[in-house]
Amino acid sequence: MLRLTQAVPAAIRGQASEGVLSRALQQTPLRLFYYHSFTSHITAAQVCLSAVRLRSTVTAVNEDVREDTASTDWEQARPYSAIPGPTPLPILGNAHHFMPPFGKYNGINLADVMKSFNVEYGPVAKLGGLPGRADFIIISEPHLIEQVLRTEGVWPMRKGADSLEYYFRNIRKNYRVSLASSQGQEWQEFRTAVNQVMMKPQNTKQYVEPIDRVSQEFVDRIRAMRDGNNELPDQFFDEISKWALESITYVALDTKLGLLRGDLDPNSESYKMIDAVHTVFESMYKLDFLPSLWKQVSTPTYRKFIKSMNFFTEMSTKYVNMAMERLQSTPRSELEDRPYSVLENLLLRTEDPNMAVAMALDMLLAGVDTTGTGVATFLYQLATHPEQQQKLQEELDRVIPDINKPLTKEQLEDMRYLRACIKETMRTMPIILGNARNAGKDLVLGGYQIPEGTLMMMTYRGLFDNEKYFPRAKEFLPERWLPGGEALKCKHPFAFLPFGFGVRKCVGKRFADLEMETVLAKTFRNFSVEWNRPPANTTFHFILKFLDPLKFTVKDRV
Ligand code: HEM
Repeated sequence: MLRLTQAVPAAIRGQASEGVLSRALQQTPLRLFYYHSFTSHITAAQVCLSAVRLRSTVTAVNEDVREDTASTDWEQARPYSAIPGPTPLPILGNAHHFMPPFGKYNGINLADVMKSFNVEYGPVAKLGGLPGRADFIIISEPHLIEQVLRTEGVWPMRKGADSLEYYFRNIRKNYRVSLASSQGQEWQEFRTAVNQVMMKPQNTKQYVEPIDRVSQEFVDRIRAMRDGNNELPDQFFDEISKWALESITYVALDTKLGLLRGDLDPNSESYKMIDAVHTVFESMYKLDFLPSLWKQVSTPTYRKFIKSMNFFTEMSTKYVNMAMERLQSTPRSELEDRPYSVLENLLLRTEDPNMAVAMALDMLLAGVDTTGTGVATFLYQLATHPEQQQKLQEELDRVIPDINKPLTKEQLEDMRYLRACIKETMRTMPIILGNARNAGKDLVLGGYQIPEGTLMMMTYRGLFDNEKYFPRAKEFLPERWLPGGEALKCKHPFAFLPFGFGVRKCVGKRFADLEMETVLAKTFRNFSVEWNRPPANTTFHFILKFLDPLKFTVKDRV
């Protein structure tokens, strides 16, 4: 249930129903009515309640008109069963397509599977008949993606990560289901609390200095790791992952793991965390996308997944408890002198350590391979586009006259070309394939009936290199994201949504931006980066993966 302080802002955003507001008012303890801050909330709540009632009446009239049109569309649309896709065999369903040695999609990268569905079956295609798995409807046109996202309702549903949800609901029953895997009102309560902590610019600001420190360690590590030809070692991606994990652990758990120290013991707890991040991601791809019997029998991948999740949960609980103890033992006067960290803010706001643990797990799972791969793709794109690299360095030389000083927020804000390069990298080498939603209501999509709750994968794979949406699509042109680049700009707002859309969009975007901008600015201010090898091969599981070692040649600039 929403508290009054959460229900009022939600009502102002049009996301709290009359029932939610009334319940929040009724549940507010009588004693709070006498506090000044609460009196204003209560007055606001009563005003909102009247507005919500009025809005419901107007909406009901409009809905009646819309319902009539919608039901005609629905009746005229082709049935769900007619959506094209591979025809399932009896018993085997469509699983054989993914099986070695002859399965059509065996070993194929997920991006190509999505694209081939688009080419073979059209912009609305069905992949059904996978054992133990609901159908996926694969959608690949921006106007259809827009339709899905604009009808997602106040509690957008994104199911599909069954393994994660299963873990929280069955293995860790005494913990909360994490933000990314919760739905409905449970999701909204969690998200409202987290938004107030993670989406506020002043809460990110305090991390500029520590994130700069971690990024400096990364730059020092690059300098120390190069061989005599200035080439980085085969395991360079591990170092990027360490940077990503070190940064996000500082935000999620108020902890420095010291991962970028050259002498780190490979058997240490910190080292094992990197392994666990990769294992969870890889297992989720196998458990939640590929055909798997984990819901019927305990498969080796399932066991690996559970082991890594247990390790994460234990680590997160340990650090959250330490933060609780620190908060309790620090004198109030001292606490008032400094801003609260993200973790402290979550603990103080929710008074629920389980919520802080669940959020920390989400941040570790969603915030390592994403930013890490984002940095790797950026290094690769700039290394293979020397003209753009030079332009970036001109900006960095102007904004950062002294490389020995920590970066400031003002300097970061001044790096417009850097941000344009990040966006262009995300377009030309997207790290995720798209997004997912369960239909918020019965929909007619591309002429087909899609019943409420159906899982839809919105894939961007065929959009980013499509001239229809991006002029000169095959070229790497950061200018398209800058004033003056109008002729090159994206032609449809739903063709490029790397952080998602609406109230359920990525909650870590501010931190992802801060981390990536800082480390990339420092790296390219210090070094010129070259790629002197054949084009690197990549594949897609849930996320882009480099198949070749990231052997960049890195030369000092200063
Ligand atoms: C380059 C980096 C990143 C990219 C491209 C990215 C992208 C996304 C996308 C596309 C979504 C789904 C949004 C939607 O459904 O509309 C998402 C959700 C999410 N992201 Fe990120 N993300 C990144 C980094 C991060 C970081 C650093 C964190 C943690 C601090 C994070 C935490 C989350 C969480 C918790 C959700 C689930 C939100 C919810 O369900 O309410 N992400 N992200």
